[in-house]
Amino acid sequence: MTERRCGHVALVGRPNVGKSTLLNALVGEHLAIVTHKPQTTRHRLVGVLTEARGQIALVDTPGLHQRRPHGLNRRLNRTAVAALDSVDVVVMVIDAAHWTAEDDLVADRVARFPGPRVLVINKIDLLDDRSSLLEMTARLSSRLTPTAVLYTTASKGDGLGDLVDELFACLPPGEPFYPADEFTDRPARFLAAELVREQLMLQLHQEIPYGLTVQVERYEQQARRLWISALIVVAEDRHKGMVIGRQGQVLKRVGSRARREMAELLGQPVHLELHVRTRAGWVDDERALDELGFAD
Ligand SMILES: Nc1nc2c(ncn2[C@@H]2O[C@H](COP(=O)(O)OP(=O)(O)OP(=O)(O)O)[C@@H](O)[C@H]2O)c(=O)[nH]1
Repeated sequence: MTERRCGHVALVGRPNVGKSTLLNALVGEHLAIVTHKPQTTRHRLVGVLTEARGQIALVDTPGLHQRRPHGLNRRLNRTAVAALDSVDVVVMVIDAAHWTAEDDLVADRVARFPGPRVLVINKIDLLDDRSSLLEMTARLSSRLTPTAVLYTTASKGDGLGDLVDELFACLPPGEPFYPADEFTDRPARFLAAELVREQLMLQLHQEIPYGLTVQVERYEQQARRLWISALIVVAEDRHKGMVIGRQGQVLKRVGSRARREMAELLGQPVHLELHVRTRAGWVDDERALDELGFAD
């Protein structure tokens, strides 16, 4: 039998390039939450892909960004950079249609990574004219010296087979880190909280989603269903009403959609209760950040 290849692969990139979409498509599960809003991902999350030829542990990271340096944003950047210390391979993901100063920031970090570097040019479907890809590929190849450049449309699953082949080729021989039937390192209650946050981000506008976090307070396996109670924490009192909505409409919609997603992911019926509480200024309060699970 040929030797198995196993290891960790970090997906890095500025916010909104499609890292979480890529991770979900590769693993085949809705693990990482995806919205059209930048800075959706806040936590390091591992998605596991196991095949006969080995195991790829994909590490999704918050997008590296240059936004206002409050406590939460500083921690998001630190989490993204720290992920590079403990992986075998780095994949830099970019958006084929938009290059920004934040991509430069990421490229500088990736160029310093000592192991194999892979470049993924995502959102190929957004390009009318693909001739720009040649110039982009040449420029980034000399800057990052990647082992390969792959072109993907993660939202449609295009180009992923070649990416998986390349990742296996880059990984060292070894034994799997995770059991074959495990697809993430995160507990189900973390995934449940994230699914509530995903719906809140999709339903709410402007700045409110960035001041929100969700904690699961009760997670109980009952005979025929899971009983989950989650707390939505807002940073300002005036946001509470917006989260709840007129006659509770927003919260009801968030709850029923999140509940459906949870039932699908966790493979059983779910009873979901949601509560909203204000914790003023938590995004810039180091103690609150610790308590709310934003460890460095
Ligand atoms: N057109 C198109 N849209 C995509 C593609 N991949 C991802 N998207 C969309 O891009 C948006 C951002 O995707 P995410 O996967 O959340 O991006 P991310 O890089 O994880 O973002 P952060 O969490 O902000 O770091 C979502 O609306 C996705 O549906 C793609 O290949 N083509």
